Amino acid sequence: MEYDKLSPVRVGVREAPFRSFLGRQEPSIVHFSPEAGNSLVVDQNDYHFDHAFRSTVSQLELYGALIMPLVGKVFCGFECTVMAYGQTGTGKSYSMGMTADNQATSEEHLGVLPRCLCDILDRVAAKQENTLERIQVSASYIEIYNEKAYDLLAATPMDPMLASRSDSCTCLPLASQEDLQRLLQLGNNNRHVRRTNMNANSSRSHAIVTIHLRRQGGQLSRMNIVDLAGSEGVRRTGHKGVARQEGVSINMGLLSVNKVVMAMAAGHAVIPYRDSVLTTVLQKSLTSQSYLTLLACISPHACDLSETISTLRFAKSAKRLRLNPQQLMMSRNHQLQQQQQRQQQTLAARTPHALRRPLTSSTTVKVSRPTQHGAQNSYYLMPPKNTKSMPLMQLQRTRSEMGLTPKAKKRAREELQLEMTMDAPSDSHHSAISLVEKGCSGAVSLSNSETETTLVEPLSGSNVTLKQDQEQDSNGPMGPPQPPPAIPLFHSSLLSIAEEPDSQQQKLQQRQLLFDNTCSPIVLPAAGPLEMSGIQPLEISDMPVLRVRRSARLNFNSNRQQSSTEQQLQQNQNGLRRSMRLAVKLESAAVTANHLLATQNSGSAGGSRKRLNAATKRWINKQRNTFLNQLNTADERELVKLPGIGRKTACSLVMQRNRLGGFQSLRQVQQLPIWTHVTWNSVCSANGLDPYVKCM
Ligand SMILES: Nc1ncnc2c1ncn2[C@@H]1O[C@H](COP(=O)(O)OP(=O)(O)OP(=O)(O)O)[C@@H](O)[C@H]1O
Repeated sequence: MEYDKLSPVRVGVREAPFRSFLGRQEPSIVHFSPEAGNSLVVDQNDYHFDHAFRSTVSQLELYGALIMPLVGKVFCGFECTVMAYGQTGTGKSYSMGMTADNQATSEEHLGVLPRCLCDILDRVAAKQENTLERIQVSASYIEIYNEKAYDLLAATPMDPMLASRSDSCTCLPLASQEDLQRLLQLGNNNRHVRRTNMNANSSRSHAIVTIHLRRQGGQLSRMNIVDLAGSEGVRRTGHKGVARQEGVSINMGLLSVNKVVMAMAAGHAVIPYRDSVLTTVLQKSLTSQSYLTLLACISPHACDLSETISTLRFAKSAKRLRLNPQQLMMSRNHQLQQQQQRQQQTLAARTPHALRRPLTSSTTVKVSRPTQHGAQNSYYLMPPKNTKSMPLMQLQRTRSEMGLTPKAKKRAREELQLEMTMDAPSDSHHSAISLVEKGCSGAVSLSNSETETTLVEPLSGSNVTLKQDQEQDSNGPMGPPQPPPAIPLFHSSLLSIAEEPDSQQQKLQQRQLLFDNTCSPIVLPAAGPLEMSGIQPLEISDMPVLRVRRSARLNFNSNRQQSSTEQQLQQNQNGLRRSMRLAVKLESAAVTANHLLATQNSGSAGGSRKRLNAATKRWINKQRNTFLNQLNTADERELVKLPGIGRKTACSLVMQRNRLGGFQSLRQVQQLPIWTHVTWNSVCSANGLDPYVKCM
């Protein structure tokens, strides 16, 4: 049989053997067609089903012909149901293998349930051997008795449960036939069974054993083995009281199953699942999305003719059912595909454009090499080989703006522009060397060891020295600095990521050129141990002009092996705050230096540190006072004429001035909500003020 073309609804009829206790041998009322193995005649009516089994059929033959194909469908993820329907005592429980007694457990009499489990476990083992997929097999056992559902494996099996919650009943793992026998024994002990005139061991309830197959991804498929209680005539069973009520409930349940099947077969829009507890529980099995196999058990006795005809009619109506579980699977797969597509689209929409490009196609992530002392720097994006057409600034901007808000982007662009303008003298390397070669006194030198930036001023007459890596030291103190190996992934002033020492050093060297190399406002303390190399540690107390600020603070690694000289330097620099935007401040200092140069054209630079310092302070204060006066007195038009102040800022300044009754200090001006960090810096720079000097 081709399992792929398996009909979703399959019906088989099984004739029960003569009941010996009736004590008489009579011809069977069921006549099987000798030509076709699937047709039978009862009371001169022909019935055609998928299979018609004589009373002599073995359990194995029945299983192989009717049930085994379903196991394959369970493995494909479908909901499958095998249902035994018929008169009481016709061998429903026997066929389904719901009993756990010795006779039933012998190989020959094994019913559908144990054979099914055996097949399933074999397939699971084979699958797990071939693939890494894990499949959990477990089973639940419930009964519907007197219109109430009971979980037979629960700790309190006598407590009824909600029929709609039958999915959440107790499940026990199954790994072998022994597990199943234990499960059936446990469940049958709690199941309602009674001796009747028709059956010594008659089930008084409908029972459902469900084998659950749970895959690794959470996908669940189930095989339901349903042993319905037998239909019975109240008069024939001779029941009274509770037993009579049981019979009424059983018949009600069977009638509701009948109505559901009829409604489905007739294609009704509304299916009366809620008519009984039994159909409520079986709702998932009796939908168009599951495979259903019905075994109709009939009696050969003439005295049971009406029940036999009733059973055959039910089987016939079940045969008319049109189920389409494949369609459900297709629609499930379609839904899954759509969901995946939606997720991908959402992800793509959320991903910034720059990230959507495949990284390897244009860029390479590289971990920068460790420094001499083992300190690791940040990650860099190596520029792509074919990016010559892309301006450097644009590349930097694209990368640095990823994930920024529009406002932050604008600010970043302003900063970048400012920085790029300052970086303009690209020939800094040669300029720096020429500066060193000149031996300019008073020039600002920068040490760039271990990503630290130190501002030093050589003593008068001493050479300016760039402290380099050991590698560079081998070329002598004035060895050429290496070009930066890569473009920083993020803009240094936006994100706190340390720059590679060489790159940082080069930048600082470029900015150094902005200074007047003959005079500096920076005064250093007495010569320290590094004087010999021209490097001077900077102390905060001796740095009146520059209050260095830096977003990325770099801590020295205490575990590093350092020479005593370096340790001394580290101590002196401890607590020092540095800024990547040093040039902004240095520019201001350069203006100051220019001014002082004009006023101090006589006298040695080295011998007048204190006077120079005081003069610098005086000059700065004068500048600030002048600027503050202008802010306090000028009207809007005049304010616009000041460098760095536009119409909006001027208007805001006037409004704030009126509100406050005048500005008391530049700090008060700085704290106005009209400035961003960048705009305040640019205004200060444009007016020759240092934005970081303590305001008056
Ligand atoms: N094909 C068969 N071969 C051998 N024994 C059978 C067969 N069918 C039924 N029997 C025997 O008949 C008896 C009644 O069968 P079973 O309990 O399965 O009937 P039932 O339809 O489940 O009845 P009820 O609906 O009252 O529970 C059992 O002892 C069973 O072993």
